[in-house]
Amino acid sequence: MQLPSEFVKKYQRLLGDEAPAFLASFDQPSTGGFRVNPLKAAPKEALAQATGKVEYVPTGYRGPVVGKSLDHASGAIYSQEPSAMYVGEVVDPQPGERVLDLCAAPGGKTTHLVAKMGDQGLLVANEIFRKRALVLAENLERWGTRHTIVTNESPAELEKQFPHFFDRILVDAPCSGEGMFRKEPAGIEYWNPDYPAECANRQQKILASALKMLKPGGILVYSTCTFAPEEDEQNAAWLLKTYLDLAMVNIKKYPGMDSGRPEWADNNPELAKAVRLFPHHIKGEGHFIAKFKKAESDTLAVTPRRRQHRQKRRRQAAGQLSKEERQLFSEFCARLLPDYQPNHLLTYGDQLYDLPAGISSVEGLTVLRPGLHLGTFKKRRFEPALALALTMRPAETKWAIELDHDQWRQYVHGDVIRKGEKRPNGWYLLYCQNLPCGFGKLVNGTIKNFYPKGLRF
Ligand SMILES: C[S@@+](CC[C@H](N)C(=O)[O-])C[C@H]1O[C@@H](n2cnc3c(N)ncnc32)[C@H](O)[C@@H]1O
Repeated sequence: MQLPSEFVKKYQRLLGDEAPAFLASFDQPSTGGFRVNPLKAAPKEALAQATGKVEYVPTGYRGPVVGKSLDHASGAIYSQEPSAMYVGEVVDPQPGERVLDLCAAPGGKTTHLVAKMGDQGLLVANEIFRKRALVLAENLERWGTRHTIVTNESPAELEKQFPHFFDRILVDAPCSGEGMFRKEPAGIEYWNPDYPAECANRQQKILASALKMLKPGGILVYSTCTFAPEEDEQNAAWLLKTYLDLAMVNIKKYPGMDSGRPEWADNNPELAKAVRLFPHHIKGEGHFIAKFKKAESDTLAVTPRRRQHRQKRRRQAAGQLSKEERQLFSEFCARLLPDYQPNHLLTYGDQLYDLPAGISSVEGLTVLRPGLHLGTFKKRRFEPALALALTMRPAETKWAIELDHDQWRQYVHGDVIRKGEKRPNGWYLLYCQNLPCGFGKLVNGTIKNFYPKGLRF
């Protein structure tokens, strides 16, 4: 791989004897992998093709991912390279906590956090760029989560809404991406000797916003996919110097993982508590992770603040359900989901959502997914959403129909399925190999297809 000569010189200077092995690693193939979704049935096909386990991630495997497969389309796996998987393990969110993933798209780390939280508590997944936020929302829908909201805000806007609110915050920062050069060589074109310092500056602004949203006693994890000390150790050192209520938390180093390098910043020995993943030491791409704890204090408010002023951008207001809508949704639940306990039902136009517990309103935020999308109200009927189906377990409802693999292919292709089912007409959860696939409407033995047109393949 052709690396910029300034880049080569910089790492020869920083790494000394290790530099040849480091530089040679750029000519090795990148490492693929996937995480298994513990909230769903086991992905048989993906596991059959796995080439090994990722030693430091209980749900992590090495091996290929087929995009248009049942396992991928039903959210039973998420494609992620092994080093990136360690970030979610270090964040270690607990069920019931309030967690923010501030730079979340496309959602690799967010799906990991959902899984570790057992989809309990509140997870806010934010992405500043709308197009990327849409991809994030789609990936989360496939993963199947009831307790996540997706926002499309800048960190500076978000901080106004959530002062001292979150138990844990992940800042998986936009960075110079040096650790991804061999996976995405196009990234090399952006690199110049000043680029890491520019990124570091932007990261400081994001981190400053994150800290305003972190509760006393809360955990901040800062991660990058670059080797650049300006962004990695030097920003960790900047955090320690600027925020005296922050302390570094030691991150466990598995074989092949390196400690942070104090000598690449201000020689503060605490920086060794961070972890570096170098591709010449570990089977994965380049990553840096640092973990901080904010000092305890009981003087700060921990409820989200409502906006005082009108928003400049137009945002659709959430509404309450009409009597008829409430009735339609109750009828749907009574049949298909008798145990479903909605937390806070909201409508956006004709769309119905369930806002997770832990947040009373999303007023004032640009929200792409205000919780679980339950469905759409049409003329005197309720049409359930794919997102709801993808959170369900087939055993959760007696109104479920099993598809074989060929029928699943017909379903994701958008075809009607003629199964000759003798059961009563109405909505059914469709599943294949115990994985939820979507909803279908049985009409006289034929299953009408409601798989969204934009997702068919
Ligand atoms: C490293 S990527 C996040 C990857 C993601 N966490 C995952 O695991 O899939 C960094 C993200 O930060 C976003 N970003 C870029 N500039 C930003 C800014 N000024 N503030 C916040 N986020 C920003 C990018 O759009 C990008 O999605």
